[in-house]
Amino acid sequence: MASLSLSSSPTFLRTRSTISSSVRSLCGLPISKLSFRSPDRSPAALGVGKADCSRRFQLRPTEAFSPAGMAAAAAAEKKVEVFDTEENIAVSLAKYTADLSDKFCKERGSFTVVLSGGSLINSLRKLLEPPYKDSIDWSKWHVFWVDERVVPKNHEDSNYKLALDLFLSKVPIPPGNVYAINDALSAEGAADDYEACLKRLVSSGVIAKSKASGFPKLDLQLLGMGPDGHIASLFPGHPLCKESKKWVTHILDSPKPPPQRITFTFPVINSSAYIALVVCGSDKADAVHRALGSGGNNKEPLPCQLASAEGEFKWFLDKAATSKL
Ligand SMILES: O=C1O[C@H](COP(=O)(O)O)[C@@H](O)[C@H](O)[C@H]1O
Repeated sequence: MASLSLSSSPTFLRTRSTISSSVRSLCGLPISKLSFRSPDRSPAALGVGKADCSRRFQLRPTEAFSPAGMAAAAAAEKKVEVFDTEENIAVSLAKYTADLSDKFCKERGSFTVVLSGGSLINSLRKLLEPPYKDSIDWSKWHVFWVDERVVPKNHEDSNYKLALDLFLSKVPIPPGNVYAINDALSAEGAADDYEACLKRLVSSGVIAKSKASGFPKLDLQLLGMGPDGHIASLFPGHPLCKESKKWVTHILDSPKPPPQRITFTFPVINSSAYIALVVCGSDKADAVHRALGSGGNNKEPLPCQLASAEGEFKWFLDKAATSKL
C-alpha cells in the first residue's frame, strides 16, 4: 500500500475507485504517490482518536479566525476519500460514525453529533440497518444542527423535519437530546437562543470545550456542501464567513432559499473534533475542483475550504464529484 502524509495538503485516499485516467495530479502530486487504502478501515487504522496535531499550522489566537488563518489551518490536516458510488459512501459513513460514537461514549459518556440539512441526511441511512441500529448506544447521542432554516418545524424546508422523517424518528435517541431551534422566534432570536443552549451544555459538560479556541468542541459534525461550495449557511463571499466571536449567527439574505436561517460560525465548526464532509454529484464537481484541485488558483477560498477540525477533517466524495479533478 502506498501511503503519503502531507502537512499542508489533503491526503488522498481511494477505495475501489477508478479515478479517471485523465487525472494526472491531485494537489500537485503525481497520482501514483497518493495514498490508497482499503475501503473498510477501522478507527485505529484511520488514526481516529490519535490525530497528529503536531502537523497542523500553529496560529496565534488573533490569526486563528481570520479568513487567511482559517484557510491555512483548513489546508493543514485533510483526508480525502473517493468512492465509486454514493451507496459506498453511505456504507463507509455509517462505520465511521458508529466507530466515533463508540469512542466518545466510552471516553466522555456522551456523543455530540451535528447534522446538516440537504442530501447528507439520506447518506446516513446505513446507520438504520444491522449491525449499527442495535449496537449504537443511541441513549448517549446529543443531536444538533449546523444550520437551520427559520421555518416551522413541520415545514418542508425544515432541516429538523428532514432529519426527523428520514433518521431521528427511526432510532431511540431521547427526545430531550435532540436540539431543534425555537421556531417561534425571529432568526436573530433563534440564533441567540441556540447559542445559549450550546453554552448551557458546555457548562454542564455534555459538550466539550476546545482548549485551543475556547469554543465548543462538538465530537462529530456531519456536513454537506452546496454546488457553490457553501457549508452550513455560510455562503461564498458572505460577511458571515468572517464572524469570529459569535457561536451561532443568523442570515436574512441566504442566496439559497429560504432566505432566513441560523448557522454555526466558523470558529464553532473549526473547533470540532471530527468533521465528515460528504459531497456527491457532478453538480458539485466545479466546487471540488476549486477546493481540491487547481481550480482555486488566485481565487478567494470557498467556505468548504475555510473549514477544518481539531482532530480529523475528512472529505467523502463520490466519483461524479471528482470528475473535474
Ligand atoms: O441549504 C443547505 O444546503 C447544504 C447543501 O445541501 P445539499 O442538498 O446540496 O447537500 C446543506 O449542507 C445545508 O445544511 C442546508 O441548509
